[in-house]
Amino acid sequence: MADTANSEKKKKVVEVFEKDDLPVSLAKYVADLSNNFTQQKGAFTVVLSGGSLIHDIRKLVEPPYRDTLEWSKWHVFWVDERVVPKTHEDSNYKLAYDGFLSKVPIPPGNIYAINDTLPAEGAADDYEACLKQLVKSNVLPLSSVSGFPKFDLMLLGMGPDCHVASLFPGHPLEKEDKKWVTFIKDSPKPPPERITFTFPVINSSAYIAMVVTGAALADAVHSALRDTQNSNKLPAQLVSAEEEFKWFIEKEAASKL
Ligand SMILES: O=C1O[C@H](COP(=O)(O)O)[C@@H](O)[C@H](O)[C@H]1O
Repeated sequence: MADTANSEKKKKVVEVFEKDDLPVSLAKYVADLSNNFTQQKGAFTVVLSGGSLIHDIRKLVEPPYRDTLEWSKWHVFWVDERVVPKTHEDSNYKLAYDGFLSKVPIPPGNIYAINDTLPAEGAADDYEACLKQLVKSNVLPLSSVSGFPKFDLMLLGMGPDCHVASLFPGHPLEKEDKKWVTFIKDSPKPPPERITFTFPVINSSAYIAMVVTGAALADAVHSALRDTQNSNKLPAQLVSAEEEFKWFIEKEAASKL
């Protein structure tokens, strides 16, 4: 079921998939963008989330994509990270490395993990400085619309409270509009200390895939997509993209739409 949203929000697409079809379609979506961007500009900047997302992109490490994508042109970032060592079970880097990055030939120098020797504030500043350096070296353009860095693709997940990245409902970080990367020390979901991209950076992406699986997220999907009149927007409702914002929703998670 594809529901290309109407005039005002042309760039938002909601699609519901059978359980086994979602990872197949998601891998094709990522692969097509990878091919387009690497042909156009010789690079593909991709931002990963933690959580269930890494399992959802599992088809990318299988044939045909494993052997055909231009992995050497990929540059990989994290939309958020927990302030723990990279070897820790809570690390989004570890999750991505074990399930994805260790299985495809992306040059290690193109994988931008957070500095796990720094406390939260320092790690956020350090990651922002890393992005600024990549802007200077022309790996990362700035959006002509917002002036914030413009990634080619962000792969996002959503929590049961509709949080995205480490931007939680009602938390003041939702309103951060100057920093590129910020930190939280009181995350309602453990672990409490994290760094996260801010909404202006997320919303400057060319493409965003929001991937939601599992019956446990049915209420959250309903809130994010149907409770739209409330003036206090939920984090997932604050997401937009410059080219296309596409929801990949598993049928079970879409049961209350
Ligand atoms: O804590 C986090 O949660 C969100 C959502 O995770 P999910 O398991 O419900 O998909 C995730 O996108 C984020 O990167 C992570 O740090």
